Amino acid sequence: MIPPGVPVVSAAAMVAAEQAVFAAGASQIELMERAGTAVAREALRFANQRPVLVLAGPGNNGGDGYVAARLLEEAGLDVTVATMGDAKAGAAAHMRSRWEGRTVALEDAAPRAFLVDGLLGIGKARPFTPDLGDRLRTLVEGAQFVLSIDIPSGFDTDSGDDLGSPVTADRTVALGALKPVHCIGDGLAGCGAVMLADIGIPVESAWHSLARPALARPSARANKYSRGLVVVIEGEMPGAARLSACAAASGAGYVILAGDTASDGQPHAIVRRRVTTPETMTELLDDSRIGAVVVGPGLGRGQNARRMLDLALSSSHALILDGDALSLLGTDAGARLSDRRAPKVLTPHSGEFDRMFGPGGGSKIERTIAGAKESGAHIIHKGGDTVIAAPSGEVILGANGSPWLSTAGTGDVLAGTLATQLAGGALSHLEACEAAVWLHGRAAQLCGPAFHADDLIANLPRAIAECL
Ligand SMILES: NC(=O)C1=CN([C@@H]2O[C@H](COP(=O)(O)OP(=O)(O)OC[C@H]3O[C@@H](n4cnc5c(N)ncnc54)[C@H](O)[C@@H]3O)[C@@H](O)[C@H]2O)[C@@H](O)CC1
Ligand SMILES: Nc1ncnc2c1ncn2[C@@H]1O[C@H](COP(=O)(O)OP(=O)(O)O)[C@@H](O)[C@H]1O
Ligand SMILES: [K+]
Repeated sequence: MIPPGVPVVSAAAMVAAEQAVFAAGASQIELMERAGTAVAREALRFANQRPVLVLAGPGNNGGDGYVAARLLEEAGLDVTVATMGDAKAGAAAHMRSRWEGRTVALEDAAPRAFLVDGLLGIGKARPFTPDLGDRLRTLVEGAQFVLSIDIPSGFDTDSGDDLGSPVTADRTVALGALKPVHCIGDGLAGCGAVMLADIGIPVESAWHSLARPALARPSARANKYSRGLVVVIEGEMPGAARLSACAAASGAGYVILAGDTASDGQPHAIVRRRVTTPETMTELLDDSRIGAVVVGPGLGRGQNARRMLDLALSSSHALILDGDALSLLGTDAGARLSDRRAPKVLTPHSGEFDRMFGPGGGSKIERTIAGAKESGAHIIHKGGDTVIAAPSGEVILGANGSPWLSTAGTGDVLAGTLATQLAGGALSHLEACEAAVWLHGRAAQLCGPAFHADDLIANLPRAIAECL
């Protein structure tokens, strides 16, 4: 759980934003006092008079920890500080000198019920030595509540990778701005619930956390075409395309399901078109009213699937490429798509993404941006830590869904949901991607536990209602 619609910055960008504030005359000590105050305020909400152990590392994260320890003791709590290394010079050393309470070395610390983790922040973290790691594990396991300062110690800020840290926070106070670790990778589980503390550092970023979209009601003059005509191409596994079509029918004015098996079935509102040959496909796509075409869910990977994909790619319609379409494109995706001028959105899970753009090359955010630039497509790189990237480098981070989404067919539902938002024409491509991911995640929350993809579709109208 992360705050919606706020900037997300890399460690380097956060340091640069801090430097700009210092250059404008702010004092490092004052900033650290504000950071520690925000942490103490959050700790007081949850500590409930329990004994507190503050872990204070050698850098500024530890400095924030010393401030929080002082303020918590002043508030009447029983506080011990466990130190790791000597505080470096500057504000952190100053804050350490102002702490006069009980202090022990981390190696000698005993568990206490409320743990404040100020060991390591966004400075370059190294893995803990085995001895420190073991001690830390004992302290974390012995605590009833763990509150991390800025980020969980021992995680990489930019990739979200856990560097072997035993810290799993219940709650993390992000200082000044969200960082990638709050949104992607192991950080998603390691941070617990994230709250953002404004400590007076202005940040701007092309990266933001996912927010609820503002959707418009149909106008009084709306008709089925003005609300968006969506075409979904059926293939070897027709259930997948039907899921996409049914999802699209929540909101689109007109949905056509085109394929071989297409004659009847529920819901009757979806128009079936028999499309089995290149000629019938060409005829179908020769309709300027089409707002978006979904190709890939259950398409298959044989000759016919390849032909249908080629025809869709050579059309001038906005395309949503999912599932088998992504596998068929494979390593040619970048080259083939960058030549296509009409809009395209790719919705890969991590296996499909790796097949197209390779498995290496930085964090999930950096890799998704690189894929978007290479292909000229918007990309929704799915998973619990969904990353949406535009070719411009703009990024939306974080899914609001639930791990119960990890069931077959939910991706097909996302593709159909996205088609509706694109075909409606009211949103930019990035906004349409964000709206689709939000609606899909919200529908999952409304489903609760143990649902299947059809249940998700049934909850889309309720999710949409929250955005009007
Ligand atoms: N610059 C500022 O004034 C502000 C910074 N803030 C805090 O400062 C933090 C960043 O501070 P720093 O840049 O000092 O970075 P850290 O506090 O992350 O500390 C990095 C230091 O820890 C050492 N270290 C890394 N891994 C280690 C390991 N496994 N064992 C032992 N030592 C290890 C490094 O060598 C380095 O000296 C932020 O996360 C935030 O908590 C806040 O106080 C807001 C204001
Ligand atoms: N652990 C998880 N937490 C949250 N969302 C998840 C998780 N696992 C998968 N999802 C979401 O579920 C959907 C699964 O899509 P996909 O893998 O394409 O499935 P399928 O092809 O069977 O429809 C995606 O929207 C993805 O982001
Ligand atoms: K920390």
